[in-house]
Amino acid sequence: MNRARGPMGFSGPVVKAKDRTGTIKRIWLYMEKQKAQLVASILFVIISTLLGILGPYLIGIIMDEYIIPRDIAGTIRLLAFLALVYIATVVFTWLQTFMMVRVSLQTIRNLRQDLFDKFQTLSLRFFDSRAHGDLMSRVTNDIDSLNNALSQSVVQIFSSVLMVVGVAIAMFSLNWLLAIVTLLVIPIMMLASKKLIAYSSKHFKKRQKDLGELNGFIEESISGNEVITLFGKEGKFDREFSGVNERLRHSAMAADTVSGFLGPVNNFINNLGLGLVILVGAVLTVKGMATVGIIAAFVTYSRQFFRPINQLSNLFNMFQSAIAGAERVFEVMDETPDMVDKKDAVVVESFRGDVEFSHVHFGYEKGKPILKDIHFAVKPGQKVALVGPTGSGKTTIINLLMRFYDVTAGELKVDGRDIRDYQLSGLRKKIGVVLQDTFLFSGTIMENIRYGRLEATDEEVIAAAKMASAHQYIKHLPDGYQTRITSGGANLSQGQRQLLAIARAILADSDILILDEATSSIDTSTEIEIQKGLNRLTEGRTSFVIAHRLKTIENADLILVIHLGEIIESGTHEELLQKKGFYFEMYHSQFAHLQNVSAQEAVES
Ligand SMILES: Nc1ncnc2c1ncn2[C@@H]1O[C@H](COP(=O)(O)OP(=O)(O)OP(=O)(O)O)[C@@H](O)[C@H]1O
Repeated sequence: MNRARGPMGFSGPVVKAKDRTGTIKRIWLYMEKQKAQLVASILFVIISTLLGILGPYLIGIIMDEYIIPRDIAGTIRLLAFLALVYIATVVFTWLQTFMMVRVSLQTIRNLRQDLFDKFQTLSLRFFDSRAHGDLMSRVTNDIDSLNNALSQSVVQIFSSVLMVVGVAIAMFSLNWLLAIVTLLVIPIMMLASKKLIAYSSKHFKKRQKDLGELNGFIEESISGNEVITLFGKEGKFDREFSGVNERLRHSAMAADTVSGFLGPVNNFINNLGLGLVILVGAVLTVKGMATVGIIAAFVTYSRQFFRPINQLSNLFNMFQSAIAGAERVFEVMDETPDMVDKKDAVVVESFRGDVEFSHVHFGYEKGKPILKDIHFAVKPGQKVALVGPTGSGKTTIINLLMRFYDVTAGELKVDGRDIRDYQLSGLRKKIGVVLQDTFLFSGTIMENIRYGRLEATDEEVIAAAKMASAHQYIKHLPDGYQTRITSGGANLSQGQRQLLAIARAILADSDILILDEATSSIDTSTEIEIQKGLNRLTEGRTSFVIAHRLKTIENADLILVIHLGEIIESGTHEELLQKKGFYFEMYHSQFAHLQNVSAQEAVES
């Protein structure tokens, strides 16, 4: 049993590795779908192999029966026929390759699609525990190496076996003694290959693993580029990268050195075999037990015989690395999504907007509770504000409501039902989110707003932008709604991005809304616009606001003060001020800060 390691030593769930046969069987399940093309390809392989065997046979006949008796016309006739045979071999070999590349590319397309679909079903918990570059490497490198193996190896392995059997039959029918001499070399060759393959396999695994790590590192340093530059950590990153890079060089070198050794060793044995055949052939001819034609045929046959055997070991080598890759792909495919719809999951039409957290406990990791006994209820249309120091658990509460994670204990109900009873996709569709740093996809502004509801018309998109107060600035962009967004929205300001997110949410027309208020300072006029947009958006809908500036939530129906994962105070703004507790302190410290800022501004002006 060939047990694969956990992915790069990351602390994800340890997945049982597939054994080699199991992995091959699963690849076969994918290839099976292209049965007709596979059969055609096999047919072409058989034809081209048979033609390949016929060639040397003809050479022997031409020698013994036409060249030696000096039958020139007959020689020319047969040589022309031989040429035809070789041309046909080329055509059928090409056909077989063409067919197999088609089968392979289709197989790989399906596999890649399944893997990507799988990614969509996996929860944030899964992605939390894996380096993204490692996952990307599974969709790209691992699948690529499988593609190489399938498009080349499968047919070649088949044709090699066929060639070996066919040539053996031809050799025995020509001269059994010479055939036995030729075959004697095989065991030595097999043994050498087997040893080298066993040795190379572990190097290939290591190379694949190091490549995944390198990708993970590159991914992280590109997405974290801003922070790296900001803290002047280029040098540190560079040093770490050169370590990872060097490890990959080392393991790739080891893998390639070992695999590069296979060819020359086999060639050497091959030539040794050839010399032996010629030597024995010459002795037999002198004794009248063979002919020159037979030796000529055998020289070609022995090459044709050894080449596939040589190839077989190389092909298996390639397979080693492909299977190691495929194993890593299937490993992801076998992840059981920890969030699956129940069999009788309730289809969500719309929500009234009743939300109830009933003694909810939650932790991202076992034994590390984050939320403790969260208990509150919200009526339809109410606005709830979550406030509290950083890291207190506000976002975590929202993550549970979006069902990115499931509660550890307690219950979370929407419209009186446990949210685990609803169809996940429907649930998320009916909950809209406006984050302070919205992810924008590459595409136009129009497309990005339409992401809220794909079937919306241009007019509806523009109407939503108007409601969100985004229309004003979009209108003034050089290409208006057709302005392209570059790298996640870098060409827009944070305020502009948030206005787009509001427009998107208006278009989505969700029943429950989650708003993550911007922390960074946005100019006053944009902020007023955002506030206007948000007010229109939240009208009549249950909404949750993660608030950083308490000024903006004075009108909330319920304010929850979260501290260290617990609700320590709750009520309206007035009620909480009267309590003179945590909220009161927070409010006054922010208020004092604001007064200081405005006093300073007054002095400066
Ligand atoms: N994916 C995660 N895996 C493990 N721990 C996490 C994860 N996300 C958050 N935490 C931890 O959970 C705790 C609460 O985090 P949370 O993001 O809910 O805080 P928050 O109140 O929203 O903070 P902020 O105001 O800074 O956004 C923190 O201690 C944080 O370290």
